[in-house]
Amino acid sequence: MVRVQVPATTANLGPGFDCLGMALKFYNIIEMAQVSSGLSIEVHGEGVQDITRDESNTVYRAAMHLFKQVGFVPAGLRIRLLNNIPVARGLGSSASAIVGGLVAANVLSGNKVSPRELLTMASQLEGHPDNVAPALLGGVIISAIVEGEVRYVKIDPPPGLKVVVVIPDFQLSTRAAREVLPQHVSLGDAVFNLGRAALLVAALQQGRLDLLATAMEDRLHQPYRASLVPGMKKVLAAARLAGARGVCLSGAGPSIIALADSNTELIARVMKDTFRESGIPARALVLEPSSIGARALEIKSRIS
Ligand SMILES: Nc1ncnc2c1ncn2[C@@H]1O[C@H](COP(=O)(O)OP(=O)(O)O)[C@@H](O)[C@H]1O
Ligand SMILES: N[C@@H](CCOP(=O)(O)O)C(=O)O
Repeated sequence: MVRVQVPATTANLGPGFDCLGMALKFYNIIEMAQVSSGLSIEVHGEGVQDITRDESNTVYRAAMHLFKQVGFVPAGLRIRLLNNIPVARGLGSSASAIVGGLVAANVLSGNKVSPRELLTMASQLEGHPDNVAPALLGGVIISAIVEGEVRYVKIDPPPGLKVVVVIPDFQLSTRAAREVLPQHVSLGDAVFNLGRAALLVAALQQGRLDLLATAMEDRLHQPYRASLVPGMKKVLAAARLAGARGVCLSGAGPSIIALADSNTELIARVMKDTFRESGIPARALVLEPSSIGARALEIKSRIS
């Protein structure tokens, strides 16, 4: 049996659409064992109502993808999912399922796939690398697809940086939140995001928290997604006023994050209250970046 711990992730960080993401100290656990026959999937915690327990399950599909690549045919599989990451809230639940499934399957089939190949496989299954890279490797990851492979650099966010995450009480699938995006953007908007994404990476590397307010601005996806997240603009503004260093939509939304080094409880309360004023109940978590990505623990025993 193998037990894999995978962190939640917050992608884009504002301007880094599909290329920036950060791992958070907030985890899902995926347990997988080879059994004599059949498939059984147990789901605990988040997603009990939503996550399928048959061959369409994302963890199972990722695992079978890897098994096929290495020519391993499991007799049967038992999967147990212990979920903390809320589903379809912009905190990388699908990335955690894909990475967890791949890493667990790799251990069960003799670790034939390198971390680099795992990353490319995960990115292909997810469709973009920004969540799966920090889910697998931890830290803040800058990634790009180059000739079908993921190239990346990992940086550690500044010490003491906190991530206030406010999670509205409704789901927004990444697919739906991508459908509202335009296929073409203006040169002006592209240049706006390029400058900010570059500033953001430098600011995180050099601990320049004073730059985050500007460096986390975006014109490529957030303006289009605002209509899907009632209160989004007000929550972003309220978090800034309460002392956040930088604010943005988390992934495709609907969660919103604020990066801060103080006043985190106040920022969380103000963001939640502002969502509530727009008719959206929300909960808040104050998290830290995780420098560690997916971790596997193999437990050698027979399961009947
Ligand atoms: N723990 C999990 N186990 C299996 N599948 C999961 C899990 N969490 C999420 N998923 C799958 O991912 C989908 C949500 O993905 P997505 O819309 O990208 O949202 P998110 O922003 O949370 O990644 C779910 O509908 C489900 O199919
Ligand atoms: N770059 C993607 C990130 C999606 O992240 P998720 O956590 O919402 O799955 C996007 O913005 O669509």
